[in-house]
Amino acid sequence: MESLLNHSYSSTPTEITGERHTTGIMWFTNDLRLHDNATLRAAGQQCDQLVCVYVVQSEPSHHQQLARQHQRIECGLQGVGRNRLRQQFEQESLGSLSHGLRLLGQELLILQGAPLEIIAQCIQQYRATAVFSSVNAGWYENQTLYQLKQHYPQLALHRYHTHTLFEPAQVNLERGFAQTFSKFRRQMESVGTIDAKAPVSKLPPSPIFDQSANKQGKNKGVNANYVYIKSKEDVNSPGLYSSSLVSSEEKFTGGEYAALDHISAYFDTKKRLPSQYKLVRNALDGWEHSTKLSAWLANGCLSVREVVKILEEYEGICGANESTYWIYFELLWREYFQWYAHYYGLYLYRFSGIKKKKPLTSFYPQRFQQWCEGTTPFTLVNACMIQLKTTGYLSNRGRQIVASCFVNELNLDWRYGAAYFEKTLIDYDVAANWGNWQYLAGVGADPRGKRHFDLKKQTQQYDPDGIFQKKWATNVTDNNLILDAVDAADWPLDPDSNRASL
Ligand SMILES: Cc1cc2nc3c(=O)[nH]c(=O)nc-3n(C[C@H](O)[C@H](O)[C@H](O)COP(=O)(O)OP(=O)(O)OC[C@H]3O[C@@H](n4cnc5c(N)ncnc54)[C@H](O)[C@@H]3O)c2cc1C
Repeated sequence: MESLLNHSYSSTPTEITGERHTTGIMWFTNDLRLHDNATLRAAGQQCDQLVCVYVVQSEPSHHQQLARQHQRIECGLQGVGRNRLRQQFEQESLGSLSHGLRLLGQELLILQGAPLEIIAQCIQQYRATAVFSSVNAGWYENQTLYQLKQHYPQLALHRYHTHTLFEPAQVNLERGFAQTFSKFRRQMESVGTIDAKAPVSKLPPSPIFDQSANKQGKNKGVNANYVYIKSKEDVNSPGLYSSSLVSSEEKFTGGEYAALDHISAYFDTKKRLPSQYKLVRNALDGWEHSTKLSAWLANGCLSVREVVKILEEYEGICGANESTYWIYFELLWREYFQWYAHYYGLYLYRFSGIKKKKPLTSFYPQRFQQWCEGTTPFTLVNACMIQLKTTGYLSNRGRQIVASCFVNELNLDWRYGAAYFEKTLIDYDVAANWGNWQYLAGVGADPRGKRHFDLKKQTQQYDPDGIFQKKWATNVTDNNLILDAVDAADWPLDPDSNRASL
């Protein structure tokens, strides 16, 4: 395990200094909020002028590009790096952030392109001497910052842990990382969490927009493919779910405002949903059966420290029980995978995982396509995959079921499943996604090795009356589809000709 230590936590340094800068850049990434945002607070305190920037990724992620190059997949991974629902959530989140910043006299520059080029361009154009950015567990995100530092050795990089409950000193990765979640949980339960901080209420002005020019639409934006969202109201979003299967209240609207609205609704002391969480959290469907906080947490519209603060306030009024504890327990799972990603670095994405043990799975384009489209021989899996495609969300139970089917029944290379989730989940989080997939595929942190969910038992337990399956997979019934289409001589057939023959 020694060699793994070389990457990992050293890739995410936190620099906290009190130095002043004439112009700094606040590069928003996974921290699209004003509340409990240590990075934005420091940027505001240390700069005379501040350029607030967000870079929209227009290209497929590195993982998806690789997956396509290697296997020439023309099915589930086609199109841009994130699907329409993810893009919409991101856009709503940016509209909300933009609105919040405007109230403080700031402006958000939203630029599209390669992050390294865009941030480098901003540094040059505004003669910035510092970049403020929250720590991200993703390998490529960190590489961008290191490359910037190489290009501009004088540049001050200020990074803060805004995505986690704990600080590096509390987790102390220098001493190693807990091999199992249980060990990590026991270790961290005795450590106090950091208090969530109040929203930023004051920021220095932006050098980009002077108010009069702004009114006439003459802003001096950087010379890049320029996307500017004016305010929350300007984002004309019809709501995330287009499906008639989902009621209008049950939707993930991006942004800090929506996140705070949702959390106060879930922790409403009259409804008492958190007090029943553990009893219902495994349900396959149902808006109120789990917290539904993941999309806001993943995009940083909501601080996990704020969630714990609200949870503790709720317990203070309604009393703590096993269910309220279990919400914290699940947040510790999230925490575990965040530090796991910091610690293991590139091994998060490797086929043989952190166990360095290659699974006996491979890649079968037709099976992969069937899984993505929800046309496998397994109705429960199909229902889950159609729900995912339609809404951008899948329950934790559903994710475990489809991931287990992916590696066990379909014998597919887990990384393609993770890449498809990356494209499709509106709550996509690099650490939670790749860490959970490794766990399910038997190359991650599961001390028991690979998990295999018995699909029949899962159906009996979680959808005995078939309500979930009828709702999401109406036209498909068990065993009316075959896995691999072959001709009489056992040659693989084109998936489309297979479907036509059904
Ligand atoms: C194969 C697979 C891939 C996944 N990919 C993601 C992902 O990209 N992003 C993501 O946020 N979660 C991921 N999860 C974890 C989990 O399924 C979701 O966090 C959860 O379903 C979100 O719904 P919720 O907010 O109602 O969760 P709740 O049950 O209400 O849990 C509360 C919070 O705890 C955290 N959490 C719960 N379970 C886990 C877990 N197993 N791992 C990490 N954090 C957890 C989430 O932040 C969640 O919002 C994945 C799980 C699996 C099995």
